[in-house]
Amino acid sequence: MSFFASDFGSRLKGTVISKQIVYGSVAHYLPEKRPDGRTHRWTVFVKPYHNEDLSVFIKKIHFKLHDSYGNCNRTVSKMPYEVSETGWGEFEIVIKIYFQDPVERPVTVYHILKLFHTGPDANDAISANLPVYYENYEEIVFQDPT
Ligand SMILES: O=C(Nc1ccc(C(=O)N2CC(c3nccs3)C2)s1)[C@@H]1CCCN1
Repeated sequence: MSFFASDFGSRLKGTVISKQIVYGSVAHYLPEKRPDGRTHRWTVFVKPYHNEDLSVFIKKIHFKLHDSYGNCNRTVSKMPYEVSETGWGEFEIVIKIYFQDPVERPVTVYHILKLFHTGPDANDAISANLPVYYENYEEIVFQDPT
C-alpha cells in the first residue's frame, strides 16, 4: 500500500519529482494473407526511459483505440503498460496516464500509430522485414507531491 503526504494532510513543499517516460508503438508486417485484411501486428506502449518501476507513480494507463476495434477502450494497471493488436492502417491512439497520488491530475498524450516505413531507406527496411518503431519522450513533473 502506498502512503502520500496527503494521507497525513500535507504536501512536500518545494519538492519536485520528475519521471521520464517513452510512449510509442512498434509494428511488424504479417506475411500471411488474412481474411480480415489485417496486415500488421502492433503494440502501443508507455515505458520508463530508465529501467525503473513506474507503478510506484502510475496507477493505470488507458489506451483509446480507433472505434472500429472491439473494446476500443483498454486499461492496463501494471507494467508493462502496453496493448497489442493487429490491423491494416495508421490512426491516433489517445493515452491517458492516471497516477497513484490522488491529487495528481491524469496526463493525456496522443500517439499516431505507424505501420509503414518512410524515408529514403524505406525499401531497404521493408526488404529486411524490419519493425517500425515510433517513440516519443515525455517528462512528467510532480510539483510539491503529496
Ligand atoms: O487506417 C486508418 N484507420 C484505421 C482504423 C482502424 C484500422 C484497423 O487497422 N483496424 C480496425 C480493425 C478491424 N479490422 C477488421 C474489422 S475491424 C483493424 S485502420 C486511417 C484511414 C486513413 C489513414 N489511416
